[in-house]
Amino acid sequence: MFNKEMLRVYFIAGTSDVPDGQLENVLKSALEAGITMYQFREKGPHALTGDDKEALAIRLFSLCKAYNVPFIVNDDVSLAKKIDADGIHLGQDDEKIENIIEDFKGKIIGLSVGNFEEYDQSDLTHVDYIGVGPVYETSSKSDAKKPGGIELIRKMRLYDEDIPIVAIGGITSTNCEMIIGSGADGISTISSIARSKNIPQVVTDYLQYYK
Ligand SMILES: Cc1ncc(COP(=O)(O)OP(=O)(O)O)c(N)n1
Ligand SMILES: Cc1ncsc1CCOP(=O)(O)O
Ligand SMILES: [Mg+2]
Repeated sequence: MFNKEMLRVYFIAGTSDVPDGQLENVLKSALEAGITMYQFREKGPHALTGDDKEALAIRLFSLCKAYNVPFIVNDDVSLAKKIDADGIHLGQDDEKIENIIEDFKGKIIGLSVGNFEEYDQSDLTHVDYIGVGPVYETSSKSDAKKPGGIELIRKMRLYDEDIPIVAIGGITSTNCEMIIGSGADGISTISSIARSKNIPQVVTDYLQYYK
């Protein structure tokens, strides 16, 4: 089911990342423009919980289905299972991959890897891709670690020549070319799309680097 082209323009967003009440509109516009994967990351001051979160996830999932774009749930293993999402993204401090693989057979599994120590201590057997970052400073994650810069991507690609890598953190359509040139298979972004006044343009700008 997974292929690394899905990582090309990987949009991540939840309620708190977009202007008030705009998440469905923003996602629709991003899908229309050609994003290749979406992650539902419901965190921060306006985050929904419980039934409201589930109802929103179901609406966003059906939007993604209409565009044939994989819908990935961030952190929330039980929600991903309940709605039969296309996959789950977990970080180093989240549920361990070994505990979820049984329930996510045939699904997409992503893992965050921020440095080589984390890479070394991760069992990547069942992991489809790694999210590597933050590459640059980000205002979208309050507990983000120190940015590793473009060197983090370049060295991670040399460290593992095969694993699909999606870069994350402070990515824009201006620095994307360098990131892809350093060996990432794609970029993941919150603010450059979620806060854009011209989503079609931003997504088109990203996609041009893969031609
Ligand atoms: C594609 C991608 N890469 C990295 C992350 C970060 O995951 P994590 O470190 O678990 O932090 P939170 O996003 O859960 O705050 C990601 N979400 N997606
Ligand atoms: C979730 C996450 N993990 C590392 S940086 C980050 C936030 C990325 O957001 P932005 O694309 O706005 O910098
Ligand atoms: Mg997490």
